[in-house]
Formats: sequence, C-alpha cells, structure tokens
Amino acid sequence: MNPLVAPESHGPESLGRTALSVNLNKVALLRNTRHLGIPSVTRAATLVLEAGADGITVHPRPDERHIRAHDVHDLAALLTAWPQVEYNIEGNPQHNLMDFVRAVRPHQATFVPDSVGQFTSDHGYDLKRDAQALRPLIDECHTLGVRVSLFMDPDPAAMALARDVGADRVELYTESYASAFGTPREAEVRAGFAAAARAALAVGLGVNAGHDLNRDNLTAFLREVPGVSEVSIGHALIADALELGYAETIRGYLKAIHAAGPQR
Ligand SMILES: CC(=O)[C@@H](O)[C@H](O)COP(=O)(O)O
Ligand SMILES: NCC(=O)COP(=O)(O)O
Repeated sequence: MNPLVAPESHGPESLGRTALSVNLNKVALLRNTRHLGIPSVTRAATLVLEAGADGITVHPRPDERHIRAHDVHDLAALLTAWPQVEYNIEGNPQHNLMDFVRAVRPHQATFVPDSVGQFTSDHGYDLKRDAQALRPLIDECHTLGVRVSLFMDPDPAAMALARDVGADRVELYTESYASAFGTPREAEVRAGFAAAARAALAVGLGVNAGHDLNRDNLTAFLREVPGVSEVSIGHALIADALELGYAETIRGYLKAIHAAGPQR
C-alpha cells in the first residue's frame, strides 16, 4: 500500500504556476563528510516545505556519494505528513532507481540515463536506442501508481518518442540554457527549449525542467518556455541557502517563478 497520496493530486493544475521541487542531494553531500548527521536532510526538507516549496527531489546515485538509501526512506516517512507535497526520485532505472520506486512508490520517478559513478547528469535519453529497455520499467511504475518523467535533451523530434514509450512527462535538461544565459546565445537557446516544450505538450506530455537553473535564469526561462509543470533545483538553491537560509532562499525562488506569470 502506497503511504503517499495519488500523483494526480499534485501539480501546476492546482497551483496555477510552475511547481518548485527542491533537490536535496547537496545537503547530503555535506552531511556525508562527517559522521555527525548534520546538516540533516529531513530537517532541510522540513524547512524548505515550511517555506513553501512544492516538492522534494533526490537522486540516490549508486555510489551513495550524497543521498543514501536511508535518506530516500526517511524522506518518504516525513512526506506522509505533507500530503500536498510531491516526492520525486531521480535515477537510472537500469541501475538502482527501481528498487526505490518499488519500496517507496514516490509520486514521480524521473528516469535519467546516467552511468554508475557519473560526475553529474549531462545528457538526456536516446529513445531510438533505449525505448525497448524502458517500456517495461515505465509500465511497472504505472502499475505502482508512479508517474514517469524522462530526462531529455531539448530535441522537439524526440518528444513523440517519449510519448510512444509511455512517459507521462519529460524533464528538459537545462544545462545548455544555464550556460548560455547572459551570453549572445541565450535567446536562441531558450527558443530551442520553447520549441521542445511545445512539441511535448502537443503530443500530450507534461513538461518538467532542471539542471543548473537558478534565481537569475529561472524567470526568463519560464516566461518563454510554455507549460512547465515543475522545476527541480538543487545545486544553486542549496548554495543560496548557505548564504541566505532556507526560508529566504525558497521565497526568492518562488518570487522568480511568480515573476514569470501563470503557466500556459
Ligand atoms: C537529473 C539531474 O538533472 C541532475 O541535475 C541531478 O539530480 C543532479 O545530480 P547531482 O546532484 O549528483 O549533480
Ligand atoms: N533534475 C534536476 C535537479 O534535480 C537539480 O539539478 P541541479 O539544480 O542540482 O543542477
């Protein structure tokens, strides 16, 4: 029995704006450099949720360099007290992700084609190659009541393939936008993301986005890229929280989302 509530009850349809899911990997990374349990991942989750974040994301990598197996379970237990909050677990379903999905049944599983030991996520799926392997795993998630989002490069032509393999959403991999932000290439790169989002929406997929998004680049992205249901943000947000604290940081990111106006 899934202790977490049905995924249909989450999302921008009820919020009227893009949801902010906070990735807590980097809290765990700092914690893991001592055996003292600080900073606490569950305490961080509580503080960002009290400040208004809409979801929690973790990416338990096989080497447990940051999020460890017990964090995934501790957060699931914590979130039973936050029924309106979405729990999103990222990872490679051909490595360790499915064990977590089966045990915890998060609201959303984001499939990411990372290798074991990868420095950080740096590309989306090649569905011409990977669709056959992913299909039964996506079907299993659906049987468990878990929404599936596929980590994808912003290639409009690939969105129909994501729909055909059974995904519910795509997460657009935004590093190329973040690195172009503030350069002459910014507008062109962002327009490419808008085209990919339109293609996804046109075939009935939901659209998430993430990687290297931050308080500065977020508003312009959400103004131009249509229909973004959720952004998951970790590295920059936790870095901001080191300076500002969790509450002020979350307020800043929510302000950046609101400044983009309602999602359409
Ligand atoms: C899937 C994704 O976009 C990643 O951004 C990820 O969750 C970050 O992983 P690290 O925190 O290990 O760099
Ligand atoms: N899915 C992206 C994510 O969870 C966080 O990425 P980042 O903000 O740490 O780059």
